[in-house]
Amino acid sequence: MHRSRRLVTGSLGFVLRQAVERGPRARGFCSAVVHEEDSLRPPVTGGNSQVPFWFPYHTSQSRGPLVSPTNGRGRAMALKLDGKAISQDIKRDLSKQVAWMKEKVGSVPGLAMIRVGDRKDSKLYVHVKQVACEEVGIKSFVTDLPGSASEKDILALIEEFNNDSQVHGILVQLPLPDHIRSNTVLSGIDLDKDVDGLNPVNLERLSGLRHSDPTFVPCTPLGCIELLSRYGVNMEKKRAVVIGCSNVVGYPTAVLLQKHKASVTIVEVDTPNPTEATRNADIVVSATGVPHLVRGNWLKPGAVVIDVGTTAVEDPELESGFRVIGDVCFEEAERVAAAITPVPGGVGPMTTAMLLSNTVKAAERRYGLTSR
Ligand SMILES: NC(=O)C1=CN([C@@H]2O[C@H](COP(=O)(O)OP(=O)(O)OC[C@H]3O[C@@H](n4cnc5c(N)ncnc54)[C@H](OP(=O)(O)O)[C@@H]3O)[C@@H](O)[C@H]2O)C=CC1
Ligand SMILES: Nc1nc(=O)c2c([nH]1)NC[C@@H]1CN(c3ccc(C(=O)N[C@@H](CCC(=O)O)C(=O)O)cc3)C=[N+]21
Repeated sequence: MHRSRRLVTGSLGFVLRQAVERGPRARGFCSAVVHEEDSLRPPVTGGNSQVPFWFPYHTSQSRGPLVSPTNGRGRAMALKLDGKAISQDIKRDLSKQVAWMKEKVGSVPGLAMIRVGDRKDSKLYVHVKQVACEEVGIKSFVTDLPGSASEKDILALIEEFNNDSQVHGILVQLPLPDHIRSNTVLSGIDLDKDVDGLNPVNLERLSGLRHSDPTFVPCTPLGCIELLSRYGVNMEKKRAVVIGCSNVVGYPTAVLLQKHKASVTIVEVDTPNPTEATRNADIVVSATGVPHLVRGNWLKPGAVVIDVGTTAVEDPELESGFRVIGDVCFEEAERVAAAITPVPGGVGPMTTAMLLSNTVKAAERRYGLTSR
């Protein structure tokens, strides 16, 4: 993916805005989430998908337009973008969709998750996903491999899931131990089951390096866009800055923002004078894992701030043994921004909701229940 990254960031670190033709919005029906009035209506089958892959699932359920990045002064206190509440709404819709599928084809979506080694945070995140699967009626299959597992071992397990008709989605929890090449492992996932969107072929498709759309878009970037859309944040002609450019989060988020016609700048570790970019941005997405990197004075008054960062720090008071801290200094930022995601309770739950949503979509495709 390094090639595509350079291609996108370009010499000035700008993502060039391409002329993206907007397709018609999904209204009334969407593959991943059933609206109230659609709950028992059979999904549209066959035909060409008219909805581009970068569109959020249910703009008709927007909580907005509540938020608009402004050039003026921010509110006294920023609005908290409540990813947790929105993820609950999405899960409620997904469970209806799953129930409908069960009635129609006698099967429910299945998600296989592979964990290698015994990182505490991975354990927690996989557990969170397992619980969420249960909530909506998705069957989950979790396999723990020892930290000493080889690439071959992991690939063999992936192949088993690729061939398992009960499994519609496969996720390999990252990071993997140092001796494992993530891309080699992720390449083994059947594209039709790549609900995490991290198979390098899907990332290349996302960046436009192949002549087809990705089968799935990575969950965290999708969750960020869904959150912005739900709050009625119009991205078109807005200046967006994405801090951090990993394959998993930063880079695909920049691509999606660009698809939504934002003018995107990527800030990386050695970008000179990052605040020059952030202070002019209407939308700031931070995904670095550097706690409290983004200070209040990095932001333009009225900006919308999406904090993806979740750094685990030990906290013996909590059952899990740690708590998570974001990239943004919330107390400062909330005095400047128009809206901001909290950590926890912002992007994290949206990531999980998008994983469930992609898994339902994978199963729907498998049974011919959707055109998306
Ligand atoms: N809430 C959620 O759902 C999710 C949260 N996360 C969290 O998001 C954060 C990022 O995750 P991920 O992308 O996987 O992490 P990576 O470590 O893979 O990538 C971090 C990126 O940030 C860049 N970076 C590091 N320091 C700085 C800096 N000071 N200024 C600008 N850029 C910097 C890195 O650049 P370089 O490569 O040059 O070092 C790299 O591009 C983590 O805290 C992770 O836990 C991740 C996934 C989901
Ligand atoms: N293949 C793969 N796909 C991923 O999507 C992936 C991954 N590997 N490895 C790790 C990162 C991290 N990640 C998070 C998901 C949910 C929360 C989340 O729900 N956080 C809660 C807090 C959780 C808690 O502390 O209880 C919140 O922010 O509110 C956080 C982080 C997904 N990732």
